[in-house]
Amino acid sequence: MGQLIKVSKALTIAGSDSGGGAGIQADLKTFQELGVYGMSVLTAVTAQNTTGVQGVFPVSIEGLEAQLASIASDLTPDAIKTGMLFSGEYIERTAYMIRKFAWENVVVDPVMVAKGGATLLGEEALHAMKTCMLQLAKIVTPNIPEAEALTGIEINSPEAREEAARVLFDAGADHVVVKGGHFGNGDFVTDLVFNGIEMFELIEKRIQTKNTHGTGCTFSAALAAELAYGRKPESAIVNAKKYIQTAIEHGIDVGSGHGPVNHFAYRRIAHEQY
Ligand SMILES: Nc1ncnc2c1ncn2[C@@H]1O[C@H](COP(=O)(O)OP(=O)(O)OP(=O)(O)O)[C@@H](O)[C@H]1O
Ligand SMILES: Cc1ncc(COP(=O)(O)O)c(N)n1
Repeated sequence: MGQLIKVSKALTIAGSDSGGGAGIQADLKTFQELGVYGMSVLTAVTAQNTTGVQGVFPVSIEGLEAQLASIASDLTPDAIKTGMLFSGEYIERTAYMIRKFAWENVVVDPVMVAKGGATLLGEEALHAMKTCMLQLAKIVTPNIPEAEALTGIEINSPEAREEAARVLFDAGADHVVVKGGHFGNGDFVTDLVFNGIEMFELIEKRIQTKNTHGTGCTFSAALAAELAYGRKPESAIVNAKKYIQTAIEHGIDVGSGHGPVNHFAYRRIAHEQY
Protein backbone atom coordinates (compact mmCIF):
# COMPACT_ATOMS: atom_id res chain seq x y z
CA MET A 1 0.00 0.00 0.00
CA GLY A 2 1.24 3.49 -0.83
CA GLN A 3 2.18 5.77 2.02
CA LEU A 4 -0.14 8.72 2.63
CA ILE A 5 1.53 12.08 3.02
CA LYS A 6 0.20 14.68 5.46
CA VAL A 7 -0.52 17.96 3.69
CA SER A 8 -1.71 21.40 4.71
CA LYS A 9 -5.14 22.33 3.38
CA ALA A 10 -6.37 25.74 2.25
CA LEU A 11 -9.89 26.79 1.29
CA THR A 12 -10.91 29.64 -0.98
CA ILE A 13 -14.42 31.09 -0.73
CA ALA A 14 -14.72 33.23 -3.86
CA GLY A 15 -16.10 33.70 -7.36
CA SER A 16 -15.13 31.81 -10.50
CA ASP A 17 -13.28 33.66 -13.29
CA SER A 18 -13.90 31.73 -16.50
CA GLY A 19 -10.78 33.38 -17.95
CA GLY A 20 -8.66 31.65 -15.31
CA GLY A 21 -6.66 34.70 -14.16
CA ALA A 22 -8.46 35.80 -10.99
CA GLY A 23 -10.97 34.38 -8.48
CA ILE A 24 -11.12 30.68 -7.59
CA GLN A 25 -8.89 29.73 -10.51
CA ALA A 26 -6.04 32.03 -9.41
CA ASP A 27 -6.43 30.81 -5.83
CA LEU A 28 -6.29 27.09 -6.65
CA LYS A 29 -3.31 27.58 -8.97
CA THR A 30 -1.50 29.44 -6.20
CA PHE A 31 -2.30 26.81 -3.56
CA GLN A 32 -1.04 24.09 -5.89
CA GLU A 33 2.17 25.96 -6.74
CA LEU A 34 2.89 26.48 -3.05
CA GLY A 35 2.33 22.81 -2.23
CA VAL A 36 -0.92 23.16 -0.31
CA TYR A 37 -4.03 21.06 -0.93
CA GLY A 38 -6.64 23.44 -2.37
CA MET A 39 -10.41 23.42 -1.81
CA SER A 40 -13.02 25.85 -3.15
CA VAL A 41 -16.46 27.14 -2.25
CA LEU A 42 -18.03 29.17 -5.07
CA THR A 43 -20.13 32.24 -4.35
CA ALA A 44 -20.76 33.19 -7.97
CA VAL A 45 -19.78 32.31 -11.49
CA THR A 46 -18.53 35.17 -13.65
CA ALA A 47 -18.38 35.13 -17.43
CA GLN A 48 -15.03 36.87 -17.70
CA ASN A 49 -11.88 37.13 -19.78
CA THR A 50 -8.87 39.43 -19.91
CA THR A 51 -10.96 42.22 -21.50
CA GLY A 52 -13.57 42.38 -18.72
CA VAL A 53 -16.55 40.84 -16.97
CA GLN A 54 -19.42 39.93 -19.29
CA GLY A 55 -21.79 38.50 -16.66
CA VAL A 56 -22.18 37.56 -12.98
CA PHE A 57 -24.32 34.58 -11.94
CA PRO A 58 -24.55 33.93 -8.19
CA VAL A 59 -24.73 30.47 -6.67
CA SER A 60 -27.84 30.22 -4.43
CA ILE A 61 -27.44 30.84 -0.68
CA GLU A 62 -28.41 27.18 -0.14
CA GLY A 63 -25.64 26.19 -2.54
CA LEU A 64 -23.13 28.32 -0.66
CA GLU A 65 -24.12 26.86 2.70
CA ALA A 66 -24.13 23.30 1.39
CA GLN A 67 -20.58 23.65 0.05
CA LEU A 68 -19.35 25.07 3.37
CA ALA A 69 -21.11 22.29 5.31
CA SER A 70 -19.57 19.61 3.06
CA ILE A 71 -16.10 20.95 3.74
CA ALA A 72 -16.76 21.22 7.48
CA SER A 73 -18.00 17.66 7.82
CA ASP A 74 -14.90 16.14 6.26
CA LEU A 75 -11.99 18.48 5.56
CA THR A 76 -11.04 21.07 8.17
CA PRO A 77 -9.03 23.79 6.38
CA ASP A 78 -5.77 24.96 7.96
CA ALA A 79 -6.37 28.38 6.44
CA ILE A 80 -9.05 30.15 4.42
CA LYS A 81 -9.19 33.08 2.07
CA THR A 82 -12.29 34.94 1.04
CA GLY A 83 -12.51 36.78 -2.26
CA MET A 84 -15.58 37.93 -4.18
CA LEU A 85 -18.46 37.37 -1.75
CA PHE A 86 -21.12 38.88 -4.05
CA SER A 87 -23.52 40.57 -1.55
CA GLY A 88 -24.18 41.48 2.08
CA GLU A 89 -26.29 38.36 2.60
CA TYR A 90 -23.51 36.10 1.28
CA ILE A 91 -20.99 37.84 3.54
CA GLU A 92 -23.22 37.38 6.60
CA ARG A 93 -23.84 33.68 5.88
CA THR A 94 -20.17 33.02 5.17
CA ALA A 95 -19.06 34.80 8.34
CA TYR A 96 -21.67 32.95 10.39
CA MET A 97 -20.47 29.57 9.14
CA ILE A 98 -16.76 30.36 9.57
CA ARG A 99 -17.54 31.19 13.21
CA LYS A 100 -19.77 28.14 13.66
CA PHE A 101 -17.05 25.79 12.43
CA ALA A 102 -14.38 27.71 14.41
CA TRP A 103 -12.18 27.93 11.30
CA GLU A 104 -9.04 29.94 11.86
CA ASN A 105 -6.33 31.66 9.83
CA VAL A 106 -8.76 33.64 7.71
CA VAL A 107 -7.42 35.98 5.02
CA VAL A 108 -10.07 38.48 3.94
CA ASP A 109 -9.50 40.01 0.50
CA PRO A 110 -12.35 42.52 0.38
CA VAL A 111 -12.83 42.30 -3.40
CA MET A 112 -15.22 44.99 -4.62
CA VAL A 113 -14.38 45.99 -8.18
CA ALA A 114 -12.59 44.11 -10.99
CA LYS A 115 -9.59 45.74 -12.71
CA GLY A 116 -11.77 46.63 -15.68
CA GLY A 117 -14.21 48.50 -13.41
CA ALA A 118 -17.00 45.88 -13.12
CA THR A 119 -18.69 45.81 -9.70
CA LEU A 120 -18.20 42.50 -7.92
CA LEU A 121 -19.79 43.48 -4.59
CA GLY A 122 -22.93 45.59 -4.04
CA GLU A 123 -22.71 48.89 -2.08
CA GLU A 124 -25.04 47.48 0.57
CA ALA A 125 -22.42 44.82 1.31
CA LEU A 126 -19.96 47.33 2.81
CA HIS A 127 -21.79 47.27 6.13
CA ALA A 128 -21.64 43.46 6.33
CA MET A 129 -17.95 43.48 5.38
CA LYS A 130 -17.23 45.96 8.20
CA THR A 131 -19.39 44.32 10.86
CA CYS A 132 -19.03 40.57 10.09
CA MET A 133 -15.85 39.85 8.14
CA LEU A 134 -13.14 42.19 9.44
CA GLN A 135 -13.34 40.68 12.94
CA LEU A 136 -12.60 37.23 11.51
CA ALA A 137 -9.53 38.37 9.60
CA LYS A 138 -6.09 37.24 10.65
CA ILE A 139 -5.02 39.34 7.66
CA VAL A 140 -7.13 41.76 5.62
CA THR A 141 -5.77 42.85 2.24
CA PRO A 142 -7.60 45.86 0.77
CA ASN A 143 -6.26 47.75 -2.22
CA ILE A 144 -6.47 51.54 -2.00
CA PRO A 145 -10.06 51.97 -3.31
CA GLU A 146 -11.23 49.15 -1.01
CA ALA A 147 -9.48 50.69 2.01
CA GLU A 148 -11.14 54.02 1.17
CA ALA A 149 -14.58 52.42 0.89
CA LEU A 150 -14.17 50.49 4.16
CA THR A 151 -12.84 53.42 6.21
CA GLY A 152 -14.32 56.49 4.53
CA ILE A 153 -10.80 57.96 4.42
CA GLU A 154 -9.59 59.50 1.18
CA ILE A 155 -6.11 58.02 0.69
CA ASN A 156 -4.10 60.73 -0.99
CA SER A 157 -0.94 60.57 1.14
CA PRO A 158 1.17 58.02 3.04
CA GLU A 159 -0.25 59.42 6.32
CA ALA A 160 -3.83 58.87 5.13
CA ARG A 161 -2.97 55.28 4.24
CA GLU A 162 -1.52 54.73 7.73
CA GLU A 163 -4.67 56.19 9.25
CA ALA A 164 -6.81 53.81 7.16
CA ALA A 165 -4.68 50.84 8.32
CA ARG A 166 -5.27 51.84 11.97
CA VAL A 167 -9.02 52.13 11.41
CA LEU A 168 -9.13 48.64 9.86
CA PHE A 169 -7.12 47.23 12.76
CA ASP A 170 -9.46 48.92 15.25
CA ALA A 171 -12.41 47.42 13.38
CA GLY A 172 -11.11 43.96 14.30
CA ALA A 173 -8.53 42.73 11.77
CA ASP A 174 -5.38 41.22 13.36
CA HIS A 175 -3.09 42.30 10.52
CA VAL A 176 -3.78 44.85 7.82
CA VAL A 177 -2.01 45.00 4.45
CA VAL A 178 -3.02 48.05 2.41
CA LYS A 179 -1.73 47.10 -1.05
CA GLY A 180 0.02 49.63 -3.20
CA GLY A 181 -0.73 48.54 -6.75
CA HIS A 182 -3.08 51.52 -7.10
CA PHE A 183 -0.89 53.93 -5.08
CA GLY A 184 1.18 56.31 -7.16
CA ASN A 185 2.99 55.23 -10.29
CA GLY A 186 6.67 55.58 -9.44
CA ASP A 187 9.45 53.04 -9.87
CA PHE A 188 8.41 51.20 -6.70
CA VAL A 189 5.24 49.66 -5.36
CA THR A 190 4.78 49.83 -1.60
CA ASP A 191 2.42 47.76 0.52
CA LEU A 192 1.75 49.00 4.05
CA VAL A 193 1.53 46.46 6.89
CA PHE A 194 0.10 47.13 10.37
CA ASN A 195 -0.16 44.56 13.16
CA GLY A 196 -1.38 46.84 15.93
CA ILE A 197 2.16 47.49 17.17
CA GLU A 198 4.39 48.03 14.16
CA MET A 199 3.70 49.82 10.91
CA PHE A 200 6.10 48.78 8.13
CA GLU A 201 6.34 48.90 4.35
CA LEU A 202 7.15 46.21 1.81
CA ILE A 203 8.84 47.90 -1.12
CA GLU A 204 9.32 46.21 -4.50
CA LYS A 205 10.21 47.29 -8.00
CA ARG A 206 7.06 48.30 -9.91
CA ILE A 207 6.80 46.14 -13.02
CA GLN A 208 5.61 48.11 -16.04
CA THR A 209 2.94 45.80 -17.44
CA LYS A 210 -0.75 45.73 -18.21
CA ASN A 211 -0.89 42.07 -17.17
CA THR A 212 -2.01 42.48 -13.58
CA HIS A 213 -5.35 40.69 -13.71
CA GLY A 214 -5.70 38.66 -10.53
CA THR A 215 -2.78 40.16 -8.59
CA GLY A 216 -4.91 40.72 -5.48
CA CYS A 217 -6.48 37.23 -5.59
CA THR A 218 -3.09 35.60 -6.09
CA PHE A 219 -1.46 37.55 -3.24
CA SER A 220 -4.22 36.69 -0.74
CA ALA A 221 -4.21 33.03 -1.82
CA ALA A 222 -0.44 32.91 -1.26
CA LEU A 223 -1.01 34.38 2.22
CA ALA A 224 -3.56 31.66 2.99
CA ALA A 225 -1.15 28.96 1.75
CA GLU A 226 1.58 30.35 4.00
CA LEU A 227 -0.75 30.47 7.03
CA ALA A 228 -1.90 26.89 6.23
CA TYR A 229 1.73 25.82 6.65
CA GLY A 230 1.64 27.37 10.10
CA ARG A 231 3.74 30.41 9.32
CA LYS A 232 3.34 33.57 11.38
CA PRO A 233 1.46 36.36 9.57
CA GLU A 234 4.57 38.56 9.24
CA SER A 235 6.54 35.76 7.49
CA ALA A 236 3.48 34.82 5.44
CA ILE A 237 3.24 38.41 4.19
CA VAL A 238 6.93 38.56 3.19
CA ASN A 239 6.77 35.17 1.40
CA ALA A 240 3.46 35.89 -0.38
CA LYS A 241 4.92 39.18 -1.59
CA LYS A 242 7.84 37.29 -3.19
CA TYR A 243 5.37 34.94 -4.88
CA ILE A 244 3.26 37.74 -6.41
CA GLN A 245 6.29 39.82 -7.43
CA THR A 246 7.75 36.85 -9.32
CA ALA A 247 4.37 36.08 -10.91
CA ILE A 248 4.04 39.67 -12.22
CA GLU A 249 7.69 39.92 -13.28
CA HIS A 250 7.57 36.81 -15.49
CA GLY A 251 4.32 37.74 -17.24
CA ILE A 252 2.72 35.41 -19.77
CA ASP A 253 1.13 36.27 -23.09
CA VAL A 254 -2.51 35.24 -22.65
CA GLY A 255 -5.52 37.18 -23.97
CA SER A 256 -5.77 40.64 -25.53
CA GLY A 257 -6.68 42.68 -22.43
CA HIS A 258 -5.28 42.75 -18.89
CA GLY A 259 -3.56 39.38 -18.96
CA PRO A 260 -3.08 37.12 -15.94
CA VAL A 261 0.07 36.78 -13.85
CA ASN A 262 2.35 33.77 -14.14
CA HIS A 263 1.40 31.41 -11.35
CA PHE A 264 4.17 28.94 -12.07
CA ALA A 265 7.06 31.42 -12.23
CA TYR A 266 7.94 31.06 -8.54
CA ARG A 267 8.34 27.26 -8.80
CA ARG A 268 10.19 27.47 -12.11
CA ILE A 269 12.69 29.91 -10.64
CA ALA A 270 13.20 27.65 -7.64
CA HIS A 271 14.09 24.88 -10.12
CA GLU A 272 16.21 27.23 -12.24
CA GLN A 273 13.92 26.84 -15.24
CA TYR A 274 13.91 30.58 -16.10
N1 LIG B 1 2.86 46.69 -11.42
C1 LIG B 1 3.16 46.05 -10.29
N2 LIG B 1 4.44 45.72 -10.00
C2 LIG B 1 4.77 45.07 -8.87
N3 LIG B 1 3.86 44.71 -7.94
C3 LIG B 1 2.56 45.01 -8.15
C4 LIG B 1 2.14 45.69 -9.33
N4 LIG B 1 0.78 45.83 -9.29
C5 LIG B 1 0.38 45.26 -8.14
N5 LIG B 1 1.45 44.77 -7.44
C6 LIG B 1 1.42 44.04 -6.17
O1 LIG B 1 0.45 43.02 -6.30
C7 LIG B 1 -0.27 42.85 -5.07
C8 LIG B 1 -1.76 43.12 -5.34
O2 LIG B 1 -1.90 44.52 -5.36
P1 LIG B 1 -3.06 45.37 -6.05
O3 LIG B 1 -3.01 46.70 -5.40
O4 LIG B 1 -2.89 45.28 -7.52
O5 LIG B 1 -4.28 44.57 -5.57
P2 LIG B 1 -5.70 44.50 -6.17
O6 LIG B 1 -6.06 45.77 -6.84
O7 LIG B 1 -6.59 44.00 -5.08
O8 LIG B 1 -5.57 43.38 -7.22
P3 LIG B 1 -6.75 42.92 -8.16
O9 LIG B 1 -6.63 43.83 -9.28
O10 LIG B 1 -6.42 41.52 -8.49
O11 LIG B 1 -8.04 43.08 -7.41
C9 LIG B 1 0.36 43.83 -4.08
O12 LIG B 1 1.36 43.20 -3.33
C10 LIG B 1 0.96 44.90 -5.00
O13 LIG B 1 2.02 45.58 -4.40
C1 LIG C 1 -14.24 36.19 -9.73
C2 LIG C 1 -13.32 37.35 -9.54
N1 LIG C 1 -12.80 37.60 -8.33
C3 LIG C 1 -11.96 38.64 -8.16
C4 LIG C 1 -11.60 39.46 -9.21
C5 LIG C 1 -10.67 40.64 -8.98
O1 LIG C 1 -9.51 40.56 -9.74
P1 LIG C 1 -9.05 41.73 -10.75
O2 LIG C 1 -9.24 43.03 -10.03
O3 LIG C 1 -7.61 41.44 -11.02
O4 LIG C 1 -9.90 41.63 -11.98
C6 LIG C 1 -12.15 39.17 -10.47
N2 LIG C 1 -11.88 39.91 -11.54
N3 LIG C 1 -13.02 38.11 -10.61
